[in-house]
Amino acid sequence: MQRLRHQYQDGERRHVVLDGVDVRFDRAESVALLGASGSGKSTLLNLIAGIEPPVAGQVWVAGVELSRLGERERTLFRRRHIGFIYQFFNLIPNLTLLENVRLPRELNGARPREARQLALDLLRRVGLDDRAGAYPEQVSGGEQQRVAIARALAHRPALILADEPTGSLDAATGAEVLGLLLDAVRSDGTTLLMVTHSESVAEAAQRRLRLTDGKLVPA
Ligand SMILES: Nc1ncnc2c1ncn2[C@@H]1O[C@H](COP(=O)(O)OP(=O)(O)OP(=O)(O)O)[C@@H](O)[C@H]1O
Repeated sequence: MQRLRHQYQDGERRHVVLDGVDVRFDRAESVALLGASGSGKSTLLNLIAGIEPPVAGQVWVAGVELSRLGERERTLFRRRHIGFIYQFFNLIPNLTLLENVRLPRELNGARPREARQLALDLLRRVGLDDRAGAYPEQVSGGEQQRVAIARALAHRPALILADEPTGSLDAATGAEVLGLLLDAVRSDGTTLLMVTHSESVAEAAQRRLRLTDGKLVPA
C-alpha cells in the first residue's frame, strides 16, 4: 500500500482516518494490527479488500492495483484472492458446515465433486470432518470459527484478513484458533493480517503494527 489516505465527511467536517499509510506485507507473513477503537483498523481492512476505494493512494494485492478494477472485477478479485474471518464467524446459518466451506470454491467455478472433496479435507484439517453435516448453531463458537478458517482457506487466498478472530472466544479456544491461522501462514504461504485487541494474540504474530493518528507505526 502506498500513501493511503482515507477520510469520511461528517457534516461540514472532514474526518481523516488514514493519513498517508505506507506498508508492504510479504508472503507467509503474519501481522497483527493494533489500535484504539475508532483508529481506522476496519477502514484499513476494507480498503485492502477493495470494499471501499481510498480517497488517495494505491492498494496492491497479488500484483494487482485495485483501483484499476471496476466494482464487479473487484468482487471477483476478492473472491479469488482474499479470505475473510470475522469476530462472529458469519457462517451461513441454513447451510451445513460442509456446505459453508465448499461455497467459496464453487463460487469460483470448481466442480461440485472437487469442491466437496476439498471442503472435507479442510474440515479434517481443522478437526471437524465428523461434524460436516451439522449446522452452525449446533456447534460451539470455537468450532464455528474453525469452520470459518476452513472456509477462508477454501479458495487458497493470497491474503487472509481477520477482524478480531479470537475476540469472542475464551483464551484456550482463541489460542487454538490462532494456531490454525498461523499454520495456514506456514503451510500455504498465505499472508495474514489480523486486527486484535489482545496483546497475547499480537505477540504470536511475526510483526505488530499500530494505527495511531492515521499513521501505521511499529508496535
Ligand atoms: N461509513 C462511515 N462514515 C463515516 N464515518 C465512518 C464510517 N466508517 C467509519 N467511520 C469513522 O471512521 C473512524 C474509524 O473507524 P473504524 O471502524 O475503521 O475504526 P476501528 O479502529 O476499526 O474501530 P473498532 O476497534 O472500534 O472496530 C471512526 O471514527 C468511525 O466513526
